[in-house]
Amino acid sequence: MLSTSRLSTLTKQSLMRKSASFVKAYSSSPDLKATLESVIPARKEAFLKVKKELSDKKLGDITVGSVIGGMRGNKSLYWQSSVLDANEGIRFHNHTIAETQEFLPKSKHELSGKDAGLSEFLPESMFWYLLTGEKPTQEQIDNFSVELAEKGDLPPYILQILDNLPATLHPMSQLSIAITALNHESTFAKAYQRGIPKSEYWQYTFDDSINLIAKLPALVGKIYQNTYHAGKVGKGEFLGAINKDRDWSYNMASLLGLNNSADSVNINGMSNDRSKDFVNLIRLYCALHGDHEGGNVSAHATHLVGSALSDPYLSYSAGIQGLAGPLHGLAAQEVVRFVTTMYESLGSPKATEFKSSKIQEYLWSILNSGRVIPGYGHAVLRKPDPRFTAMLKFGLARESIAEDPLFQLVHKLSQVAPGVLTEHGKTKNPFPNVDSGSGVLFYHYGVKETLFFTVIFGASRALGPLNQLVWDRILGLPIERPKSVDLAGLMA
Ligand SMILES: CC(=O)SCCNC(=O)CCNC(=O)[C@H](O)C(C)(C)COP(=O)(O)OP(=O)(O)OC[C@H]1O[C@@H](n2cnc3c(N)ncnc32)[C@H](O)[C@@H]1OP(=O)(O)O
Ligand SMILES: O=C([O-])CC(=O)C(=O)O
Repeated sequence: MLSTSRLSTLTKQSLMRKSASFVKAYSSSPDLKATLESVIPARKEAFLKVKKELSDKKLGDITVGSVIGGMRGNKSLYWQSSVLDANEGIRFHNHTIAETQEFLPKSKHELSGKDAGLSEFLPESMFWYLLTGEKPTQEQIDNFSVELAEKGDLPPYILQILDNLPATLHPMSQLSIAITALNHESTFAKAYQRGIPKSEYWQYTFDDSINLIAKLPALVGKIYQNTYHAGKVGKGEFLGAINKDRDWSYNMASLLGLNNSADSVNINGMSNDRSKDFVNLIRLYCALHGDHEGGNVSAHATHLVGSALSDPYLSYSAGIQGLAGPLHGLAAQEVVRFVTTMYESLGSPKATEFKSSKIQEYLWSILNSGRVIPGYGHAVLRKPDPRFTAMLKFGLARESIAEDPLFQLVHKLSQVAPGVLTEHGKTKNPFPNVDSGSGVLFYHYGVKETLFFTVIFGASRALGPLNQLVWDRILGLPIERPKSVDLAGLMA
């Protein structure tokens, strides 16, 4: 049960934080915009050289098969921050997941002591790195986390819009509506109307992108509260407050009401250790899911809409709408529904009693009914997704998760399903993708509302597409307009 005194203390703290002027840890190290500015000349020069000298070179042939087959294999998009290798998985500026986990800054609150070992790298570190290609210092990230927290509050009209949506509206639709409406804040849209030179576009695109990323924890928290916990706190209120001395993921956990601290209602009564682990799950999940080169639906949609000079809010809300499809980000929700239903249908056994033959039988029943196995297959990858492996490792490193039967079923499934899918013979990649293991981890920490999982994916995915959108404007990339072909054209 929530104590009223806890709630009123939280509300007071929230108000206090809003009115107090937070003392920034000022430093001599350049901030993100200055760092970006310093790397622009060299990268722009290299880009212009490629444009001038290599524009006529061929990168491959476009086949009829790819025109009618989802453009598979066409190298036709420019994306700077990450490249996906079919066998190895994603690399961020040529570094693997494990490498970035190692060198990107973590929370300043968990650099030493017993929490240090399990502390994960921060999504804001990943964004800095994606955007600049430079490894930020701890001090730069500490300051950047403060900047995001300071810009994190939602304007009253967004609260009003969200409060007026039916709680039955899918959380992803709520997120895309809120992000679209935030375009009311767009400095880019206003500057464009005023009339600015093209060389200045990126500055406003950058400012809007930072502002949008900063507001995502509050959007995620507000949608969670309105949709599932409306009775817990009053209309217009939150399940937690933004703490300006804490990182983006910590604040997201607080605003979800899932943090054992004075900053949050702690709706599930999590212990201190469990709550710290949950914050680390958000950090890992969001840093890992941020960027997956340019061709995935959410990244490509953001890039496409942005190419018409739609502002970052409009562009990313298009990305969110693509992420909400079951073949893309919504698979995170579908996997949990799938795994929980399978678990029940197997008779809710203990993990030691899982029988491969029963799991195989279940998988065949899905395949034979013409459905896909969610969380398996990929348009580019041909090996198990290293992001899935990293999430699995997170779970296996924590006793309470490692012993959770649903988590164990996900683990077991990753060993059994590839054989079944191979025998089925359709999918080009029978291995688990990123969505295979993430939802069940959130489920473990008490986020059991399956329709909600992709909203957290939506907060994370902002990092890659928005970083590229800033570069699209720096480099002056044109409106995207491929040529389409009709059947007669294909036959000819
Ligand atoms: C964050 C992400 O977006 S990760 C992906 C999340 N999506 C999922 O997990 C949903 C399940 N997976 C899929 O539907 C697919 O594997 C996709 C959408 C990810 C990739 O699609 P494609 O590139 O078209 O895959 P592929 O070329 O292997 O498809 C060939 C056939 O195998 C089928 N297939 C692919 N994956 C699966 C699967 N998991 N279960 C059953 N059948 C599958 C396809 O539906 C297709 O059938 P069809 O010929 O009857 O149309
Ligand atoms: O790359 C893709 O097409 C899908 C994917 O895994 C992602 O967007 O994270």
